[in-house]
Amino acid sequence: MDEITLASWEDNWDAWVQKYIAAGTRSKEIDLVVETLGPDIYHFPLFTHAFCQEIIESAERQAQWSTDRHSFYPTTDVLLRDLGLDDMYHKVLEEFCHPVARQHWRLEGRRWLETMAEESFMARYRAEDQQLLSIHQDFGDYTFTVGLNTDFEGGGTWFPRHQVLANPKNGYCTLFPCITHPHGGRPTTKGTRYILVSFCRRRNLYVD
Ligand SMILES: O=C(O)CCC(=O)C(=O)O
Ligand SMILES: [Fe+2]
Repeated sequence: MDEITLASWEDNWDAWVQKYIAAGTRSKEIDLVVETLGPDIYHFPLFTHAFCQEIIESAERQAQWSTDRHSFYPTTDVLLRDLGLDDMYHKVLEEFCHPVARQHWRLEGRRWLETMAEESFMARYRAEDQQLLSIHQDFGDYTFTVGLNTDFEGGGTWFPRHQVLANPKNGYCTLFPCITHPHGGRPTTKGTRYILVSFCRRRNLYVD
């Protein structure tokens, strides 16, 4: 059989999931794996070590890290689209992540089920360049962030209103709503911290 890679998800989805999606989440046992980190802040194991390692390698190999994609609170980042991994990531969000938001917040109807737009990217923090991200609001309905590594010091997603520090483990996906959950990236003081971020919003919300 051909080797399974991040990009080969369309060839054999079941084998791809077995290699890259964490146990429990893989079998869609939402109630078994989702933990509450704080008020409306949830996290669950999403990716295996292989996924985390391979996507970091892919970004470092191919990426042109940009520092000016957002005019306010820019991260040092690369769009998954520019890594050729946007469709794969959309499928992962649809299968394993949006269902968690839909279940916990009872999101029903066409707007929530059919019109979600996502902006997914990898962000990188290093003591010697972008070290932190100031407190801000994300532009969306809700956000998923995934910590990809743990070999750094400092870091984490800090929610000052709730006094919660998220993304302590790698491969874990954190979910939070946007308007009520201002947050920032705590300083990475040693090593490099990588995370995946997906801003999720209903498309054309105020258009019929
Ligand atoms: O560094 C983090 O954990 C947070 C990143 C973030 O808030 C963002 O990219 O909007
Ligand atoms: Fe953010």
